[in-house]
Amino acid sequence: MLLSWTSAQVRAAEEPLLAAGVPLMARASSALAGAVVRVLRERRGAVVGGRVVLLVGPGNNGGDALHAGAYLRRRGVDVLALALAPRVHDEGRAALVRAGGRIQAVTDGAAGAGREARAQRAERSGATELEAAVRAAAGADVVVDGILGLGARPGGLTGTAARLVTLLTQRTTPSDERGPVVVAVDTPSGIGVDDGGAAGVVLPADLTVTFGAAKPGLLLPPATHLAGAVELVHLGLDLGGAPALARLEDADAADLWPVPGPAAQKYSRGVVGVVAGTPRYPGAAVLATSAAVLAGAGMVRYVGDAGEEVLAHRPEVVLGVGRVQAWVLGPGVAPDDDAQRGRVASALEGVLHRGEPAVVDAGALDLLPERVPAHVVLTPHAGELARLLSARGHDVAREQVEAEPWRWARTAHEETGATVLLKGHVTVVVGPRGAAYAQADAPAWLATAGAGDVLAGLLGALLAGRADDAVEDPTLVPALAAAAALVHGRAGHHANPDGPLHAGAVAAAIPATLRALLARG
Ligand SMILES: NC(=O)C1=CN([C@@H]2O[C@H](COP(=O)(O)OP(=O)(O)OC[C@H]3O[C@@H](n4cnc5c(N)ncnc54)[C@H](O)[C@@H]3O)[C@@H](O)[C@H]2O)[C@@H](O)CC1
Ligand SMILES: [K+]
Repeated sequence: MLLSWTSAQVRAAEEPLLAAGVPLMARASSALAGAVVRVLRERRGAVVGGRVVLLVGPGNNGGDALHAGAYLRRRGVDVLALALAPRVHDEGRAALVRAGGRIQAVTDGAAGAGREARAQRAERSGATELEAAVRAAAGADVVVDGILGLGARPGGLTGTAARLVTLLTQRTTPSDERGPVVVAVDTPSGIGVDDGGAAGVVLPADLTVTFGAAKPGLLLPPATHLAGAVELVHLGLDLGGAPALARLEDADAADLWPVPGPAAQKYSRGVVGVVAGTPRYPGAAVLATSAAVLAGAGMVRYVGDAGEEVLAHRPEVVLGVGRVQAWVLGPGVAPDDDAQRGRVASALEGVLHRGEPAVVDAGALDLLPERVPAHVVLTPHAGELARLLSARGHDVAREQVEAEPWRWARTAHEETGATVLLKGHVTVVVGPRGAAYAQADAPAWLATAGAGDVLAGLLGALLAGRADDAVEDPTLVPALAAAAALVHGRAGHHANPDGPLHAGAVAAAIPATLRALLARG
């Protein structure tokens, strides 16, 4: 499991070590230099003679970059530090200069722009300086982004740094093999370290070398897409207390998945009740029931008018109401389908009285009671979450949910009591007692019609299989939801690696995906 801690938690954990004189910056910067050495070897087959440009900001993040630069210089690397702030880390600067590295202050003159001839001259020479800096960075083998780290204020980069990064990103495209490899120090500079925001311009990294612990912003969209691969350098911090946000890995999902013992029978393995689809739109009913069957439910009941179509695809399904361990409510249920909405509403009433876990998706979201227990899992996409919150008095649009998924998923959890699984390229799950997950398992091809119905069915099977545990320990529910998102994403990869997907193929890939996962786990 990949765990992340907020900047405040990391700083608090660093404090006692710094007070005891532990050389954290030396540890961080030598590990950073080691990562750059590996990149240089991969890229050019040799370290000596490699060209590295450091982008250096005003704080300790820049200090890390400068110290790493000194180490690289001693290994025969050509190191140029571009100081993007009036003052940079003194010791780091001195170390780099001692090692023979070059350091160059960059201004773009824009701040001094005025009517006076002197100011205009300054502006011209600043612009030339900035141009030269961008050329040097674009021509390097590796650019080390040490502008800002934990200390970044909200709002992103400003001033010279913002202008340099803008010009550099225009000059280099990520797919250009000849362009520099970008290594971010601790975090890509200017991201929302704790919330994953990317308010201003950010230099997209190929690799982020992060210190002490991963930060939530490295796991959350939109910033996660700018972090590249994340390498964690352990600094020996004691991070007691709960992590802010986690990401499950295969072994975690395998641990959470219910595996039948020799005494298992279909009822003990979990019965899933599915209220989904209509005769006019039977697809969602077929996909949700199929996914539940293929994910290993003991039995699947279908409730609704699309029974014939469901049976034609899935003869294993049983039609009609009966005792279930978990519900899947809402896929393909249209707003004008009174009959199906009535069945969703009565299932939800049962959920409140008897307490089975439930997945509340799509057409069932607007039927959600005021408050529900955490073993009810909402599975909206950003637009649906915005609608649900707007109906409860929050003025929020889809774009805002996409920009701050964790914040709005948390709000929805606080408003409803439900566990909230917010679908997206990165799926964010929020549950009780601060439990939160960000899963980035899905290929972009998985954004296809019906994929959500498959996820709902899959999660329904998982909740049915672990219904008693889920009711007893509500903090387990977000972990189960995250595990379902992981399996769903992996099934997308299995169904057609790197190619187009259709939801039926994703459902069909679930058994093999689970087999592989359980064999490894
Ligand atoms: N605290 C520690 O013991 C360690 C810190 N380390 C490094 O130190 C970093 C944190 O250092 P700092 O606390 O100095 O923070 P930063 O290096 O992120 O920079 C903070 C400085 O940037 C300025 N600033 C913030 N936002 C700005 C913006 N949008 N535009 C312009 N200037 C802005 C602030 O006024 C402050 O001077 C970590 O990310 C990590 O790289 C590592 O060396 C490991 C040990
Ligand atoms: K950085």
